[in-house]
Amino acid sequence: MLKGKRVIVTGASSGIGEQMAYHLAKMGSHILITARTEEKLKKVVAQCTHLGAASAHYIAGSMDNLTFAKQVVHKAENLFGGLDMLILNHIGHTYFGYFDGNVDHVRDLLKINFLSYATMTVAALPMLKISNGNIVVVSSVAGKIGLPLTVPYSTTKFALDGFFSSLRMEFIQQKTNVSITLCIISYIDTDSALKTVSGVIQQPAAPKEECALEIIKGGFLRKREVYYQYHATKIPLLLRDWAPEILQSLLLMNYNMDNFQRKEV
Ligand SMILES: NC(=O)C1=CN([C@@H]2O[C@H](COP(=O)(O)OP(=O)(O)OC[C@H]3O[C@@H](n4cnc5c(N)ncnc54)[C@H](OP(=O)(O)O)[C@@H]3O)[C@@H](O)[C@H]2O)C=CC1
Ligand SMILES: C[C@H](CCC(=O)NCC(=O)O)[C@H]1CC[C@H]2[C@@H]3C(=O)C[C@@H]4C[C@H](O)CC[C@]4(C)[C@H]3CC[C@]12C
Repeated sequence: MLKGKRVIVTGASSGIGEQMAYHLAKMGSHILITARTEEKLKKVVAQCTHLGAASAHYIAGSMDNLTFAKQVVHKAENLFGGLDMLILNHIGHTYFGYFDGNVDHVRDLLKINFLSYATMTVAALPMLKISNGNIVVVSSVAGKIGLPLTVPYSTTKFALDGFFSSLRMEFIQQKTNVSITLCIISYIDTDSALKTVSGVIQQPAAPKEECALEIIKGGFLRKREVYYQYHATKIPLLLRDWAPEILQSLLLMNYNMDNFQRKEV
């Protein structure tokens, strides 16, 4: 479905982003991936080429630098002459633990997890308007429902909902034919998530390969929101506004605090 399409995937050196790059490669897309670790990006690009990407490139850098965020989009413009899909997926390092009062960390994480998303969107919009393209934003259940142990992270994911849901409405009013897909994702079996929460979170982790494909499909089909896995995201969301106390109790039962130790993610 994305043969020949020109796609940027951020946070693609590992986890869900890496799997999205492989799916896109198998579909025959032109891919530009980014993250900080050049060695990992080189390996992902080599694998994408092997899997059949129309072309595969990388640019290494950190999204705490908003100039770099713009450079990624300009690199895609230079390489491909346009852009069809912008997949915003990276997250900066944080901790899985009780809020420690460090508001500076919240601000720094907002820059990586939110402001760089807004910056890349603004830079890519002229190209996406020409291609009637797609913006895909990877969020979390923690970006729709307040969960314990992820205060800074959750803050940044809620900000994405505010920005992109509002922008989507403006696109409709302005007849801007660029879709915005917000992806509400539950617990996925990426190395970083398993290392961080296993033992504490009771529910099983869903497969990253399938998650990655659902995100791409949702973006291509111009869905407003993607829910993966459906039962672990949509049902809590239905309860959120109608039975918040029941939801709260159900969610807290999911946490085994006997095994809890603060971890850096
Ligand atoms: N796994 C899960 O359970 C869930 C994940 N999600 C969402 O899915 C997305 C992917 O998560 P997941 O695959 O688990 O995460 P990973 O930790 O596997 O991947 C994160 C990616 O972001 C990159 N990254 C980290 N810091 C920076 C930075 N400062 N600048 C640029 N890139 C950076 C990493 O590469 P490098 O270190 O080389 O920079 C890596 O490529 C995220 O948006 C997350 O919120 C949502 C719900 C659940
Ligand atoms: C355990 C959370 C989901 C709880 C839930 O709503 N269950 C519904 C049900 O059982 O019906 C996980 C949802 C989101 C996860 C977090 C996340 O968004 C990614 C983080 C990034 C990093 O890779 C480490 C792990 C995360 C903090 C991760 C932890 C588990 C969730 C909170």
